[in-house]
Amino acid sequence: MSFRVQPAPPARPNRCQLFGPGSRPAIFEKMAASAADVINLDLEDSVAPGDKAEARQNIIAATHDIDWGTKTLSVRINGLDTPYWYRDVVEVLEGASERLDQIMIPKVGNAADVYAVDALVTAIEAAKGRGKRITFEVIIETAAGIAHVEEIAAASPRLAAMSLGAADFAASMGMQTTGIGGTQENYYMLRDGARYWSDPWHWAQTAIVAACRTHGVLPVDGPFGDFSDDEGYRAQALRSATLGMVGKWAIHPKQVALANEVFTPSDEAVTEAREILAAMEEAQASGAGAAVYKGRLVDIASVRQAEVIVRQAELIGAA
Ligand SMILES: CC(C)(COP(=O)(O)OP(=O)(O)OC[C@H]1O[C@@H](n2cnc3c(N)ncnc32)[C@H](O)[C@@H]1OP(=O)(O)O)[C@@H](O)C(=O)NCCC(=O)NCCSC(=O)C[C@H](O)C(=O)O
Ligand SMILES: [Mg+2]
Repeated sequence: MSFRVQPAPPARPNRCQLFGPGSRPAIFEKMAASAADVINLDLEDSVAPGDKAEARQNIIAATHDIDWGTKTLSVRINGLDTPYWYRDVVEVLEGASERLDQIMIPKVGNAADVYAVDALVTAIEAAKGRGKRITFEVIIETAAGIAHVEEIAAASPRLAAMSLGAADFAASMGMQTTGIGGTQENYYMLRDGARYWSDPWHWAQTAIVAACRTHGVLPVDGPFGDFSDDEGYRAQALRSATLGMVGKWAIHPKQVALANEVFTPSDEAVTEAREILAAMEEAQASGAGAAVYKGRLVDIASVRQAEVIVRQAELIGAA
């Protein structure tokens, strides 16, 4: 229990984050025309070392030349353990238009990592007279990142979103898998000879959600590598949404519609939420603290649950 009010995360749609390599400018217009809420132009792992310099220039040009509509426009820089990251920040921020919204920092291991990028960004914004304050998005994808997830969530007022990067996370944790998200064949319980698969990403996701909700940051599920497996993607996204995450990455355009479908509350869910709010309003007007809705108990906590769904729907214009 705390007397402090839980801070609200940024009020922006964040159902789908579409990734594309900064070294592949031919797809930028397609990304801009997609239905993703967030665009992540990548300078990190999808860009070969020899292409980093050109990719920075491609991204700078794209902030000037392409109409990104109302999307959040984010650039993923290289990790702080590489020789690339400081030039990513300096060149991109000195050259990009005010259309750039956000910098994504991968492989964050502690609050000091975020502080370091914050210091550099703050200096460049002041030096260049940039009007719009850049927000941050971090990826939790190392053992250190998950061990320090709470201090990372509190590390900077710029922090808007936090994702789980399943591939690097698995590698850092020494997990025996090459899968990126989803069901892992060997992670099952056995009972009476039957296998019941568990979710190896669950605990990291819930740790991220708790840290984010404590500090007013958007919790996001990362990539699902097998883009030919729509049902696998949908199942992973449904689990993430149920746990409190607000969206998921798309590493191929065909995943955008899947993410939007899962992270947009359905008409039925919104109707039910509104009915619960109405039932509770009626109960409270008659002096009762609880009511019965469709045969089940609803009370003041149900009001808070229903408000989450209505707020999500209103934010994306689905209510
Ligand atoms: C995965 C891809 C390399 C596939 O590209 P491609 O071979 O071109 O796919 P298709 O032929 O099926 O493309 C169909 C059409 O869609 C366009 N396209 C392709 N990719 C994109 C995109 N990202 N955005 C928009 N449009 C796209 C093609 O041009 C085709 O168009 P048309 O010819 O007009 O029909 C590619 O999708 C890709 O590069 N994806 C992003 C990869 C990436 O950014 N990876 C980094 C994020 S994941 C990660 O880093 C792991 C994480 O950190 C962790 O640790 O977990
Ligand atoms: Mg990664």
